[in-house]
Amino acid sequence: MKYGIIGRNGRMGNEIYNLFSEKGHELVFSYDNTGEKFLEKPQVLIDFSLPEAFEKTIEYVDKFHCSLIIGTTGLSEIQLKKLHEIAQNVPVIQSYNFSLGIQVLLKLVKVANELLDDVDIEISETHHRFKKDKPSGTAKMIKKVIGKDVNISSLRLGNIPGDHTIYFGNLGEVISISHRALSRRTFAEGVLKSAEFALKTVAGFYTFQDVFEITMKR
Ligand SMILES: NC(=O)C1=CN([C@@H]2O[C@H](COP(=O)(O)OP(=O)(O)OC[C@H]3O[C@@H](n4cnc5c(N)ncnc54)[C@H](OP(=O)(O)O)[C@@H]3O)[C@@H](O)[C@H]2O)C=CC1
Ligand SMILES: O=C(O)C1=N[C@H](C(=O)O)C[C@H](O)C1
Repeated sequence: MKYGIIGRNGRMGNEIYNLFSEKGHELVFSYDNTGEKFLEKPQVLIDFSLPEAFEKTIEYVDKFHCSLIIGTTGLSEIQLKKLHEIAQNVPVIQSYNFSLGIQVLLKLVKVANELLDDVDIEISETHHRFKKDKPSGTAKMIKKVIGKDVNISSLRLGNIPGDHTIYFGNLGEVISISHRALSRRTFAEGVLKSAEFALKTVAGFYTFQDVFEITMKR
């Protein structure tokens, strides 16, 4: 496929570029703080940058009339609403976590939350020192699944790609459900699955959960 990246030189931009190159896909467009590099119109645009770049991303999706895969965290309600608007014209796949394991974790959390009464629930997330937003988008996603006003603790340590743990504790026992990304490649693999999905689907708003349910689950 011919694809573009917003945030090409970032940690995720690099990881995505490396994986997509290995699979024979062609980077034809990029945009970051150094400006734009245009070779050809992309079929899919991938945004892993910061919310500050969002307006440009929307402009490019309009201009190229291409699919959008967006993993940037910390988006505002207005920005999320805008994604639903453009999804009327093109496929948009948005998620705060593109790893397969987090999809499984969300299901486990839902079960624990439904089965356990009278428990204290805490979410903990740990990320590398360079991460700009706090709490992580994934922690917010987990909180939404729990549907209660749960506390989130955030640690910023060294070079950790992304750890999330949810604790369910009562007076007799504690259950903890954890996910650890061992490298950013796991996110890039989810992005590739999403880009392949985007090429085959119709306009609409999708999450990585939709991609997981439709294409990956046995
Ligand atoms: N959904 C998921 O699965 C995951 C999401 N993320 C999210 O992805 C995003 C990027 O993470 P990461 O790669 O670690 O971050 P980096 O800081 O390494 O990279 C950010 C990239 O965005 C570019 N950028 C920043 N601001 C602007 C702007 N105003 N206009 C244009 N380009 C801009 C930077 O350009 P330049 O290099 O020129 O400064 C850089 O290329 C974050 O929001 C993070 O939370 C991360 C991992 C997984
Ligand atoms: O910034 C990161 O690195 C990550 N961000 C995402 C988030 O905020 O949840 C996903 C992942 O944990 C890595």
